[in-house]
Amino acid sequence: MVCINATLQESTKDEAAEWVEDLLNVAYLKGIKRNRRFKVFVNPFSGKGKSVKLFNRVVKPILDYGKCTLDVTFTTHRKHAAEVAKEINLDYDAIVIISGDGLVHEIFNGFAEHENPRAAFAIPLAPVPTGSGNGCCLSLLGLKDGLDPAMAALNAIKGTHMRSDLCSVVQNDLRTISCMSVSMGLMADLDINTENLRWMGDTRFVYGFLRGIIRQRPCSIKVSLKAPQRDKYKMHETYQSTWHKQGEDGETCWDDLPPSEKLPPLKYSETDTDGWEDFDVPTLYFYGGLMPYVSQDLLQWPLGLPNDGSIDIAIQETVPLASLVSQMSIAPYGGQYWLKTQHYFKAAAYRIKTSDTGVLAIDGEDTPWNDFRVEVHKGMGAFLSPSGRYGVHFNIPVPTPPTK
Ligand SMILES: Nc1ncnc2c1ncn2[C@@H]1O[C@H](COP(=O)(O)OP(=O)(O)OP(=O)(O)O)[C@@H](O)[C@H]1O
Repeated sequence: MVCINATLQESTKDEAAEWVEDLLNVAYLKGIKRNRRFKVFVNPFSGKGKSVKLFNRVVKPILDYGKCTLDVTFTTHRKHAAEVAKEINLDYDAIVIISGDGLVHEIFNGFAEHENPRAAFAIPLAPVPTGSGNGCCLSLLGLKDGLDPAMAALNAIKGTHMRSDLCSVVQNDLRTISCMSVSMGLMADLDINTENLRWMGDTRFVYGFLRGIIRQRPCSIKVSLKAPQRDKYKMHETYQSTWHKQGEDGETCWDDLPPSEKLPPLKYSETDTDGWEDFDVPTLYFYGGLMPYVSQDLLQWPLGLPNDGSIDIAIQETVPLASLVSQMSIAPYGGQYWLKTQHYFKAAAYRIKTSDTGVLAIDGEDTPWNDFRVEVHKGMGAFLSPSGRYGVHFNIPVPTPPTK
């Protein structure tokens, strides 16, 4: 940060004001509203418990320099942010979240119960990384800046409104909004069953992964996908040709929604068969997601785009231990995408039937191990992002396609 102090003479005041205005025009992208009005949530429990300190020392001073107005809530219990989001004043320019991904999930679910969900979901979220995984921040800001609270605060001040897909997860008639991921098997276990190791930060996930691959518990599920894309080469080609267009305001699920419908209606039932395909392999984990990153160690959905109207799904087959260990070095760059034993799909919806017992997490939140279905809602939510797109461009070289 650069701070310039100068003494002005009365005769040069207008010139100085013009200079400041020119400078601000360079600093802010065209059309960006300055001096934003923020609702701010700080979760003292997130990550290693340093969010209050980071808010006071790093984030607040930057937002104050940006002459923003803040209305701050320090969360005192689980679902506190959802309770506030349910009644949120629609005048805020954005919601700044000093926490991990859990509060982002809560706020979207609070919006779903708002009396005007369409307007609530149009308010963009600007997460600041003080959680454990911080997948949202990493996806928005990229690997270099994604864990830097100062860069996230700048994004709140100057970021661009970017529509983003959300999902409905339906389990026993309960509808939950998901903004990031649905995980089952190893990847859910390493998140949920390492809660007691919060002091380790995101290293707890590495520990959980190693523990999980040694145990190699199979994930007993049956997966059905709605009209899935599954050719990795074709999907990669489409990704490369559309990457630069991501985030552009296109159609959203709200566009044709009559006012009588508060939320986008669900298109698929439990019994639909038209265009549904079963996928059956011995599974170590199932991971459906909307954003590219889970944590700095895992770019799980490298082809993830903010509003392409599809869910990215990775299914890892059970494989020998050594092969899983070697995945760890390529996972931060999404290299596992090209592995034969990691199946990758893009689909508008999927259904899971469970058997035995296991661990299921929705956006990292522990959820009962039961059958459920998921469908995507194009552009339902919004985030702020520095360039109006995700901060990652997947660029692991394409291997030579197999000859037939
Ligand atoms: N004051 C509080 N005390 C206890 N739990 C809280 C409090 N405020 C919020 N929570 C809960 O804290 C949980 C964890 O928050 P969050 O997910 O943001 O952090 P994290 O798990 O460290 O990060 P990440 O999700 O990025 O891995 C959420 O489920 C949220 O409901």
